[in-house]
Amino acid sequence: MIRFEGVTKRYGDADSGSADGGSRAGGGGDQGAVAVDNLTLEAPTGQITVLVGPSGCGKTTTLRMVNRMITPTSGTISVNGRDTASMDVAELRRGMGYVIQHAGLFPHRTVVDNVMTVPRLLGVDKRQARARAMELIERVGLDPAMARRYPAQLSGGQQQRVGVARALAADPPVMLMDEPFSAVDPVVREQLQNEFLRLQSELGKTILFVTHDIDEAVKLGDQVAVLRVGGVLAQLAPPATLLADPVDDFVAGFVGRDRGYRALSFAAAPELSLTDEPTVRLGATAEQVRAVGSPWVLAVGDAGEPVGWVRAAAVDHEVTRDLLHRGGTVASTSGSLRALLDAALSSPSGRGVVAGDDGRLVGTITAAEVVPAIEARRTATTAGEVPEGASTR
Ligand SMILES: Nc1ncnc2c1ncn2[C@@H]1O[C@H](COP(=O)(O)OP(=O)(O)OP(=O)(O)O)[C@@H](O)[C@H]1O
Repeated sequence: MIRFEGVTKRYGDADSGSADGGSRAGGGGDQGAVAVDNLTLEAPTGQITVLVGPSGCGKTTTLRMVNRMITPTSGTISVNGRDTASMDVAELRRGMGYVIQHAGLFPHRTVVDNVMTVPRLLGVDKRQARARAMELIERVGLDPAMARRYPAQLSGGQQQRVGVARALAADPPVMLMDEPFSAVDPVVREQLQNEFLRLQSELGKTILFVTHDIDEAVKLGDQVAVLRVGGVLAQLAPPATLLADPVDDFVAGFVGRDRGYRALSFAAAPELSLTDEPTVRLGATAEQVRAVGSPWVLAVGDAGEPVGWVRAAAVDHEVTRDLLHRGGTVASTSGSLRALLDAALSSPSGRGVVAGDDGRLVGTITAAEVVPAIEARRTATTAGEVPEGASTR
């Protein structure tokens, strides 16, 4: 567990101890400005704690005080009960992986050499360090063939994966991550986030994660700390609580307008009775499609997996992939209420497709059938019957 106890950072102090000196925007000019104000916070072991807030609210400063790149003006930060101020800095940092935006890779070292850096510094034998590095490269979802490339020969998303692999190489119990996925496009960012969650479910690190993106915070965090400018903690809560019950106007404004809808992500889909949906296989004839007797017909693949809706009137000969309607989402029986509603709303037939965990079609559901479940949940939540923060992640 990482614990901040009354931690304040005021830049411009004689002992500011900032590793990056005054190089940041406003550095040197902000004499005496409070960047973090009396912060008390616990980041539990094995969980992801996200620090989120507007630009300049002290997120990076908070993170860098943990590995002592920045020295707090007052207060204490402890890791598993040990005051970090009394620890040897090298020892402290050995236990902490650090990932930053743009990955911060060494440009003249290959990918595998980048990942091996810390274990080699720690004296791990070269062959062993290389084997471990290759394992991590695969684990973060990179093709092993990329190990011999240089960072400049990788995409931004691939570089970020290398950055994560490098931070994990010494198997540190703690990971400090400063906007690690911000520099890539939204599609790649989502892939990185999903891989990161998968990795964390295997590794169970204690993670402090900085982002300015509330959607990322809510998706990744077991708990989310919202900071306001001046480095004051506005609210610390699990994502579902943050969305359902922001403490004040600042947090409400920061988490955004569609929070009621987004909160449904954290509500597990209840067991609703689904409608049996008649289907056709890819390759079915126009007659078979019309025999279903519905303007929109659901097509399935060989394993019974839904592949898309087809407009019956558009099938002249047979159902081919290019006739399938794009854009409908598929909900999972073990997914969230939001996914169910979204499947219904995005379906051209108005019938949301629901598949089991094995990917096979289970049935369909309309938005009108999902809404009572949402209503029931709201009533139960108001009555205090649903545990807050129930997550379907
Ligand atoms: N070295 C420095 N010297 C003086 N002031 C600094 C220094 N570094 C940061 N600050 C100031 O401290 C405040 C908090 O900065 P910090 O970088 O921690 O915020 P942040 O929330 O990470 O911002 P962003 O999201 O824009 O990266 C800001 O007002 C910033 O200008």
